[in-house]
Amino acid sequence: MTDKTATLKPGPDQPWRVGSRQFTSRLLVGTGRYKDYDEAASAIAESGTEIVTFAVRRTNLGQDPNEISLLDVIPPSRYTLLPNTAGCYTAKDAVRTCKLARELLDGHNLVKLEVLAEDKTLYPNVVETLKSAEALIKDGFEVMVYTSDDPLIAKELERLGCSAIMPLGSLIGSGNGLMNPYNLRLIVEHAEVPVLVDAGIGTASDAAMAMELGCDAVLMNSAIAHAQQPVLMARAMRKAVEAGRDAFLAKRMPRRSDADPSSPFAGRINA
Ligand SMILES: CC(=O)[C@@H](O)[C@H](O)COP(=O)(O)O
Repeated sequence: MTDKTATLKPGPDQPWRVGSRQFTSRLLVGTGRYKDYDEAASAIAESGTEIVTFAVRRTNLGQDPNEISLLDVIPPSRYTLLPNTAGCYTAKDAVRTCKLARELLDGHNLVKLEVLAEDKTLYPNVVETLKSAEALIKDGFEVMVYTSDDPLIAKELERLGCSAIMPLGSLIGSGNGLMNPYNLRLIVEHAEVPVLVDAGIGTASDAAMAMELGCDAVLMNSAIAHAQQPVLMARAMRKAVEAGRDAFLAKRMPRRSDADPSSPFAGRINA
């Protein structure tokens, strides 16, 4: 006898792609702000991530033999490294930083471009971001780009050839969640490359909401590193991203303004 319920069981989610690479986990994490490298390594492992980002300018990749190298903590054999340009305020600096990463990592060409406007908000400088994205793509980089939640800028970055668009949920390190879900949805609806919420995630429900909006993945650092129990929060984030993705694929019920009894009345026995 065939198991008829088998066809009703949800299959595994499809892998998603960034440029030439393919991934299963839809959670990307950073390495900053942890108590120490041990805590970072445990949280990162618990998150189930496949992609780990780090600030090239603040990380030892083996240049200083007296310090621990990130590569010993986050081995490239296990994780896809995503060098980022945190701390860069001009296109020139960002391009130079990506080239340095490529040199230190034996030709690795996947980068997270982040060109900031000023210190108080760490808001992206979109003019310098557009300029550096164009230069990096011409030079053979696959660029995942941190940007504002402006749908037109997102489309322009895609037109330039960025491999993934990463609008902010809210300010970096703020933990304020998704400040403009309507814009995020517009960006997702019009994009033909992956869209990831990057920055501002505060807790698991923020990550789930980003996935329910249809984002392909979420990138976060502070929400895990600044939690009282980072390893436990990393696990919560893994589950939230998976739950949000499943809910997006399952397609939520329509909202109604009136009530609708959840148990049908048909066949009710009147007393
Ligand atoms: C690690 C990294 O790339 C950050 O610049 C990123 O934007 C994450 O922001 P949160 O720390 O707010 O998650």
